[in-house]
Amino acid sequence: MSTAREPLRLGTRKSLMAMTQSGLVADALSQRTGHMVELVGVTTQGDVSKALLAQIGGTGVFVNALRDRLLSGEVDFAVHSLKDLPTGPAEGIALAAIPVRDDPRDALCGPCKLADLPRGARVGTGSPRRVAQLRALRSDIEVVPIRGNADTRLRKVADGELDAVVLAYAGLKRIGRLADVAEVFDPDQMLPAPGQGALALECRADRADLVELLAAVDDPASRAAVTAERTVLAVLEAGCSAPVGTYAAEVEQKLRLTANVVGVDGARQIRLSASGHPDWPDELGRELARRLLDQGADQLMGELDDEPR
Ligand SMILES: NCc1[nH]cc(CCC(=O)O)c1CC(=O)O
Repeated sequence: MSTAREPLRLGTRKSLMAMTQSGLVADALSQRTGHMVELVGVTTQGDVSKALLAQIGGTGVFVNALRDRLLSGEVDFAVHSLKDLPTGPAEGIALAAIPVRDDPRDALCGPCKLADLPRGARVGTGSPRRVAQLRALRSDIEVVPIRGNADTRLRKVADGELDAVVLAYAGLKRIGRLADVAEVFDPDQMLPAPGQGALALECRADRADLVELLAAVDDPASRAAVTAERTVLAVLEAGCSAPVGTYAAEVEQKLRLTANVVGVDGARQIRLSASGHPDWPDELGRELARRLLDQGADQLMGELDDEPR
């Protein structure tokens, strides 16, 4: 048990983005609870091997090492990018808090807006969701698969290897690279990944003291929005690399959810919206996912399986 004198140990990945977002959570938690928080850097599989990340599809590779440290008691809680958390429950782990969500939108980093890039411009992204939506916006551009952290991706633009890259606005903000942003995509143009821009605090489910303490930084409105989004993803049984975009937010006391599934060529997409009570985000997510499936979402996603990843 931690006492007020003993700092809480926060497990985090060691990248600049992860350390920055963990530092923000640590500060907010200290301010609200009076507890000191100490950051403990953890190397995850996803940080060690990029080849592995491609091979095993990415789901959970950034998350499992942190969960192992929670279960062994080496750290008290962990901070993840919610987007990187698999949708299924994890044995013995509690999702103790979802803090106020940052800007969920995607951003284009390059010399100009997407519409002003030259014909056949090379735009980098590794996400099938972004690939499909980019092709829907500009069928002439060449989408180039890339991996690596945000800095590495931005360097490819600086080096002239690519004309532009698409990254999450929230991540760019956390690493101090907003000056590189040429355009922020409105959700009408590009729906973000489920949970994008939000963070997740996890601890051991049997640590009721921690579950209660961490709730100090939970934001119910953000939690409702990302729960609706992640339920769509879960029902469509799509991993983090699936071409599923979502965006939920409270509008006039209702939770409004929009989701799309886009074929890999960008030519066909199914896009639907629904509103529901903010207290029942799972129901809203399930309903919208069912409607997407009724309209052929599984067939659109299935076609992706024949594509090289
Ligand atoms: N998969 C990597 C990842 N996980 C979370 C973010 C961005 C920050 C966020 O969504 O909270 C990123 C990078 C990106 O997509 O540009």
